[in-house]
Order: sequence, then structure tokens, then C-alpha cells
Amino acid sequence: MMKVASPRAQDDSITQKVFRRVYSNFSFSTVDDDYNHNRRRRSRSGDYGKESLSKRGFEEKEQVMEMEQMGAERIKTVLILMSDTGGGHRASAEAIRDAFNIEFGDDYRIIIKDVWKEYTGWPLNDMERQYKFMVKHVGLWSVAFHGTSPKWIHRSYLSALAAYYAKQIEAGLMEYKPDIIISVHPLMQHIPLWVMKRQGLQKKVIFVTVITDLNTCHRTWFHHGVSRCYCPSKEVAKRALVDGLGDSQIRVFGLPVRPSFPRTIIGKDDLRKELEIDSNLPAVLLMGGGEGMGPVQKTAQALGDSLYDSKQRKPIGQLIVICGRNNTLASALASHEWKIPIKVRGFETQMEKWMGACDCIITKAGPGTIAEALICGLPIILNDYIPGQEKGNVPYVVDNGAGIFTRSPKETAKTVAGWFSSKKNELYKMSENALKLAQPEAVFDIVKDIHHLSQQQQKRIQLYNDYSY
Ligand SMILES: CCCCCCCC/C=C\CCCCCCCC(=O)OC[C@H](CO[C@@H]1O[C@H](CO)[C@H](O)[C@H](O)[C@H]1O)OC(=O)CCCCCCC/C=C\CCCCCCCC
Ligand SMILES: O=c1ccn([C@@H]2O[C@H](COP(=O)(O)OP(=O)(O)O)[C@@H](O)[C@H]2O)c(=O)[nH]1
Repeated sequence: MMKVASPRAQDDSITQKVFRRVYSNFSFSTVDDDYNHNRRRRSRSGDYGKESLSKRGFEEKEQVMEMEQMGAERIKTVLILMSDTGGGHRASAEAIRDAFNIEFGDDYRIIIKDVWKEYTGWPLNDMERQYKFMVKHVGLWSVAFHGTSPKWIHRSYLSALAAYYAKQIEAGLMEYKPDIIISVHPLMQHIPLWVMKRQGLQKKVIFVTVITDLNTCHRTWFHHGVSRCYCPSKEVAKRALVDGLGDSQIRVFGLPVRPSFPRTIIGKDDLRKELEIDSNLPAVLLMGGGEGMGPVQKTAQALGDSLYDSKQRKPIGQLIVICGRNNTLASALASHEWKIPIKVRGFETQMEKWMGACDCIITKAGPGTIAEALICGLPIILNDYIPGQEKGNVPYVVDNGAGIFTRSPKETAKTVAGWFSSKKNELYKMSENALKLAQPEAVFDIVKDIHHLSQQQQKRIQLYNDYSY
């Protein structure tokens, strides 16, 4: 139990004091704060002085209880910073949220936010649109990605943006009063950490980065001011070390994937029934990230030919295409005449079921899709990658024997037809390798480590308060 020994203790409630210690420089203006402010005013105007000693004793007990709540029991707020530049950052943010809920129930309140979009102005609030434009013109993206790699370039630009939008971002962070901030985006380290430093919050609020790229990630991911930098692979951890992060900051658990992937235990037959997929024909899943990018249409057409045995006049396989948010692609495919069974879907929220029902996957080299496919034991054909952050995902898959890379829709279609007929062993071997490479527990390891950090910090705060009051 905490000891409260300061004579100043009568002035303010302990809750306020601890809160002020944790958020000493924040000037909150919330309903809670109005409540605390009114209580403080009552206290200062001497209301408490008129009360009987026994009442005061009761108040003290109440204060100690409040103190205990502020310590071990208080619900912690976790703010996850992300942006919908691609579908992977949101998927990882949701994975972390779900794992917190599974592991720690109501002990943590999880908020997923794009604070740039909600609180700042151009160009920060428009990243999704600009990113989409740039990745459509890959040359432009390549120049932007590699051109901004030197620290002095991205640091000075991000510092300028931080200074310009400091107040707004501060307001954004303050609205949620986070105990822990988790960034799952390469551009969300510098600005919040800069704001936190300005507010003297660096030691009080835990800030961690969860990298969502498997290999050739951008250097903006590596910020020295973080408590932890969770790297999904040894390759990324090496880059973090080279960039100057310390061993104590780096942890390698894997890329966080939504717990529904490792935890779905419905068999393939049942999944196929539920999704109304033919239960006898092997199935290939074709997709291109959250935005339906890459040569999806041409590949689908080539598969329409290669998975049809014209001699026997019957299909040897079936095709599932998930177009994500690419509605143009979905309508183009839906209006096509097919000789094989096909399902064309838009944005799906239960990807674990579609992957669980299929036998292999064709995708651009998105890290989220790759990590999920590995957990489902799906051999992977990578048919495209975004220059820069996705380039290294190709050797990650191919060198580990979990898939192949080809940009040719015809070669892709021929490979799948082989896997579904004479080369079943190859498919099986790759499936085994995929499972070996998978890290289904990564997201749980990450949240447990964050919980551990939070407990350590709590102990420090309690110790500090023991001696202060
Ligand atoms: C000296 C020559 C400079 C030339 C170029 C200047 C142009 C500046 C314009 C834009 C800046 C580009 C930022 C590059 C940093 C990129 C970091 C990075 O890895 O970004 C990746 C994310 C997308 O996430 C990835 O998605 C993948 C799939 O799609 C996959 O899922 C992967 O796992 C994900 O990591 O990209 C972004 O979010 C970039 C959005 C850019 C929008 C541009 C808006 C500009 C607003 C703020 C920019 C701050 C830039 C800091 C550095 C700028 C320095 C000049
Ligand atoms: O209809 C869809 C399409 C994609 N995704 C998810 O979106 C993420 C895509 O991330 P990835 O890193 O592969 O590529 P990005 O979209 O970021 O380019 C993965 O988690 C997919 O499972 C989804 O949930 N529904």
C-alpha cells in the first residue's frame, strides 16, 4: 500500500497529483478535468477544512484507494498510430488490439487512430491519396523512397512538419491521454516523439514502434527515442542495429497478424461449405493487398485458361479473387465469361477464412498478406512488389522455399496448373516451408512485452510517489 506523507496532500486529490505527475505538462480540457478542477477549487476554498476528522479519515482512505487504482488497477489507454497507406498498417493495428483484448481483457483501452488525418493539415492529412498516386507511378515512389532515406533529409522535413503542426498533434494526443503509444507506421515516430519531448512526457508515456515491413524497410522506422522497436525479422533487426538502435530496444518476434489467423480452427472442408466453394477442386487465391494492386486481371484471365483441361472439358482447379477496395477490378472480373469456377469478392473482413479454404496464393509482395499466408501454410507466388519497402520481401519468401517470384501472368498460371496436377509434391513441400517460416505467436509476444514494459514503468511511478508524498 502507498504511503502519503506530504503535508501538501490535503490540497489536491492524490488522483490529481499522480495524474499531474504523469501528464504534468498537458493542459487537458476534458469533462474529467472539469470534475477534478471543481474538486480542487472546493478543496482550496476550505470546504474540506470544515469537515469532521472522521470524514477526513474517510477521505484519506478514499485517496489511498484512488492511489491504488492509479497504480496497479487503473485501465491503461493504448493509442495505436496508423494510416491507411495500403491495408497492412490497419491490419497490424487491429491484430495488436485483438491480442491485447485476448490477453488482458479490460485492463487496456485500445484506440486505433490516424491522428494526422484527424488533427493536421496538408500534406500530413492526405497521405493515403498521395501514396496511392505515387505507387501507381512506381518511378516516382522509388525516387521518394530512396531520396528520403538519408536521416538529415527525412529528419529535417519531419521536424519542420512537427513544428508547424505541433499544437494540433498535441491536441490529438491529449484527447486520448495515452499511457502507451504504439506506432505501426514508418512516418509516425518523429513527430509524436518530438511533441512528447517538448511536453516532457518521454519518460512517462511508453512509445514503441512495431515495424510492418519484413526486410527492406525505410529508415524512418528507426527512431532512437523509442522504448522498443519490434522487428518482424532478423534482417530488419540488423538494419535497426546499423541505424544505431540499442540491443535493449530491439525485439524480434515476427510481424503482428490478426489472432483470428492462428486461432481459426475450422477445417478446410467446413470453410469451403461456409464460403460456398467447390469442395473437390483445388483452389488458388489471387489478390493484391488492400487496394487490389498488381497484375490481378491479367493473371486471373491466364488462370482461367491454364486451370481448364480442354481435352477432358473440365476444370482442374478453381479461382478466388479478392479485389480489396479496387471496385473497378471487381466489376471487370465479374463481367468476364469464365470456364472454371470463380468467386470475385471485394474487400473481405475475414481473410483467414478465404486463405484457410485455399491451397495456394498469388499476391504482390505485401508483408501483411505474406505473413498471413505463411500462417495458413499457403505456398506463395509473388507477382509484383512496390519498390523500396516491398523489394526485400521477395527473397524473404523465395530463399526460404515458401514460394516463387514471377511477374509473368502466363508463367504464374502455368505454375499453378502444375501444382494442381503433376507437381503436387512441390506444392506440399512449399506449404511445409511456409509453416516453418510462419510466426503465429508474434502478436501475442509483442503485447506481452508491452505489458511488461508498462508494469515496469508503473513500479517506477509507484516508487516515485512513495517518496514524494
Ligand atoms: C532528395 C530527393 C527527395 C525526393 C522526394 C521528395 C518527395 C517527398 C514526398 C513524399 C515523401 C515520401 C516519404 C517516403 C518515406 C516512406 C516511408 C515508407 O516506407 O513508407 C511506406 C508507407 C506505406 O506503407 C507501406 O505500404 C506497403 C503497401 O502498400 C506495405 O504494406 C508496407 O508494409 C508499408 O510500410 O508509405 C507512406 O505512408 C508514405 C506516404 C507518403 C505520402 C506523402 C505525403 C507527404 C506527407 C508527409 C511526408 C513526410 C515525409 C518525410 C520525408 C520527406 C523528405 C523530403
Ligand atoms: O479484402 C481484403 C484485402 C486485404 N486485406 C488485408 O489487407 C492487408 C494487406 O496488407 P499488405 O501488407 O499485404 O499490403 P498493402 O495493402 O499494405 O499494400 C492484409 O492484412 C490483408 O489480409 C483484407 O483484410 N481484406
